[in-house]
Amino acid sequence: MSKAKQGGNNSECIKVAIRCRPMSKNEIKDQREQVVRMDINKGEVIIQKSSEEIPKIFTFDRVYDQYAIQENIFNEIAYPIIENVLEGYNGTIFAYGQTGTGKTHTISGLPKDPTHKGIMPRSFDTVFKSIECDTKCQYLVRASYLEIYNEEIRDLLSKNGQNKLELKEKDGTVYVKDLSTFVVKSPEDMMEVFNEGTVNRHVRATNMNDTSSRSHSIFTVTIESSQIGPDGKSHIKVGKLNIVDLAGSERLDKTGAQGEGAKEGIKINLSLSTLCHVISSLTDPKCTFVPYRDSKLTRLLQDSLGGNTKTCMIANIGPADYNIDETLSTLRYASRAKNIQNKPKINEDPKDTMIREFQDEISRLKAELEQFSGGKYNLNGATVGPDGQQIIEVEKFIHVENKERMKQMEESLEQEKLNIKKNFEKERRKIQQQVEMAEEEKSKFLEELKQREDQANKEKSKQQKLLKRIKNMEEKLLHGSEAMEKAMKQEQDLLKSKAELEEKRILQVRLEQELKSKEEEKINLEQRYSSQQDELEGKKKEIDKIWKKVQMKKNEIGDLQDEIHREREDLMDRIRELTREIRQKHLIIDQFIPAQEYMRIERRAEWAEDINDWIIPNVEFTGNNIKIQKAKKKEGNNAFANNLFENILNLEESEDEDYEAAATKRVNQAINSILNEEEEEVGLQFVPPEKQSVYFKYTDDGAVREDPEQAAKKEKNKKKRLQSAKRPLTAKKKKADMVTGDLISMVQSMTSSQAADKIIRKSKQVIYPKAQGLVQD
Ligand SMILES: Nc1ncnc2c1ncn2[C@@H]1O[C@H](COP(=O)(O)OP(=O)(O)OP(=O)(O)O)[C@@H](O)[C@H]1O
Repeated sequence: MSKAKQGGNNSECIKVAIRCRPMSKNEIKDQREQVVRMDINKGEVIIQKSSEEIPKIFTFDRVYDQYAIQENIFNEIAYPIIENVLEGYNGTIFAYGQTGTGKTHTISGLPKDPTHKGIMPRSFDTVFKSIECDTKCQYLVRASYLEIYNEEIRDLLSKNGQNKLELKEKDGTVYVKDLSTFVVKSPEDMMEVFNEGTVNRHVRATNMNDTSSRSHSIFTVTIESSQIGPDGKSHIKVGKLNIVDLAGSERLDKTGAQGEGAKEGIKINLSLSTLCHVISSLTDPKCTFVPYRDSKLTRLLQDSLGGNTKTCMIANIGPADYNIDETLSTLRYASRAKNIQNKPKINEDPKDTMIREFQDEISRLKAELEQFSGGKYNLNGATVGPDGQQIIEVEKFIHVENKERMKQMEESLEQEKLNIKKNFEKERRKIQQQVEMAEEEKSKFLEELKQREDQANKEKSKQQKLLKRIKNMEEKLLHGSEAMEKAMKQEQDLLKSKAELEEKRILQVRLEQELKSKEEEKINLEQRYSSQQDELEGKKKEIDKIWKKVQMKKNEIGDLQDEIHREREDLMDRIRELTREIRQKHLIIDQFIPAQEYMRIERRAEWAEDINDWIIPNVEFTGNNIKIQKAKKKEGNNAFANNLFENILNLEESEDEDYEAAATKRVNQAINSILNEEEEEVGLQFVPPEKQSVYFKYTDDGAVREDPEQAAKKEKNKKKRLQSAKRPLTAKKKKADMVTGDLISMVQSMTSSQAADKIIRKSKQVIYPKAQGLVQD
């Protein structure tokens, strides 16, 4: 992938702000030193361990110390981006930093507390307030919420949140297939969506944070707006706001994470290090490749980093000395991120917008309603001029007029329904009163009358339903009201001018400081030394200055070396983990997959770029799958799966046998017997089963005998087992998990996908609990 081009007219740098949280209770209790200082006016973060040490200074667009309030952070950082999103730009706000430094506090805060609510709830309020004061446009707002947990994308708003979703690419844009989105009409709606998703997010207590986010979350608000242009046509703009709360980078020794927690930590660090590589590549002029594809997070943030989005990064840090390495690392990456150039652009009249679909559907429903009522109900807002031409009215009038007209129509339809009832009642009575009419004829007329009445009622109900649908859809399309417009406009202008004023003030302070230091330099240069002694003093001062710089650079080099060392350690951990995984997979392949089948699978496997994984194309049409399916149809057979599992269910742990060997033996026997049955029945061509087992061998006379090597191994295992009289339950559980896990992989690779699904389902319902049960016993 080529690197985003830098420079150009409409390109702009990512805005970077730093926020340092206050000392935590534990840090105060442990009497930790505060090593972070901030100069808010200069936008500087100063890190100094002791007064003897040369301070490390970093400069950013904005810096916020422990006293910063949520409202100011929102107004200065997030508000400008939301304004842009309403104009049709894409915007991203993301929080980055070490675990426990306040990312979630900054992004969500305490949503119900007016002082402590974070960027997210404030953004919801602002979006709808802005819409309320815009009478020119019609808006449709929707929200989605996902998390990336252990490198898998999960929909936080879906009932099947456990389902992994896939990343896809269309017209150069990366999106998540099948992600749920909800149309929302108010900040309360949006908050409900957010709360629902947050409950589903992975959170865990660690030594560093009681509520540590174990996943990266992305909340996306899509705002589609439609406005009638001077050409009389409606023009659509689509802005997308991504609010990203990243999981924090962590050192496993500090978080004390173990088991699942440690695994999560490794994955979190891995995707964050890919994010850092992307940042480094984008800001290194020599680098021509950006590794977006190395993690799901960077693929999803591709447009926000070096793409067409207005992006703001908030880097969170802690103030205490024992986190200094992590703080410096965060500051370094944040400092690099300042140089990433994006090229934001307004998304005008894109294809496939939901607002266009809504508008078209409403028009269609209205036309249908009109047809029904024979032109009596015209809701399209179009009136016929004297020359017979249609005059299109401005949208806001249509809306107001429509609302009133809809209300009238609802009332009139209700009235008409009552009238129908009355009229038919009258007719019915008339028929019944006719004495000269025969009973048979009367009931025929009454039946006809009933049918007519039903028909008329049906039509009215259909019209009412259509009206209800139109009303429902129109309610989702949001408009501003003129009464709100003025008041809101003033409030917005005030906020804007406040933000601009603050920006100008900071700029002025920075320029003044720059000027001062330039003047000092100039004076120094112009200084005429009156004597040799003065010259000596001057030169000494200069040397001191240069020496300080040299020391700073030296320190910097030392820090960088430490960081590289840490990164290398992390990578080594990752390599070790991958090696373990690969070895386990090889073990399964060697033991359960016949060599020929393995080669065949390898030949057929293709790398799928879009899902970043290997696939077997058209696996459902492979020879054996079709044969198996045919055989199953013939037998209506669950027997294949059942038989296999009944055999495996008989697994029992005996005291004098190696558990794993016994399990594997039973699995192999079960599989072999089933495969042999299948082979006879449908002529399957499997490689002889001796290749599938390391414990058993086929002898010349065709009998299955135990392999002497394996018998010796078994004996050794038995001794080991006797030595450790009581094996810990967890070890047994792991083995049970392994056997069921291996079985699933094996079955998947040997049978049709439907058969595999069935077997896996069965394994989850029956075998797994049984295996766990064995362990508990
Ligand atoms: N600026 C702040 N003012 C007051 N309390 C804060 C601030 N920042 C963070 N905290 C508190 O510190 C704790 C950790 O914060 P938070 O959960 O937001 O960290 P995080 O960076 O999201 O951590 P993780 O990466 O583990 O999810 C919380 O109890 C939070 O309330």
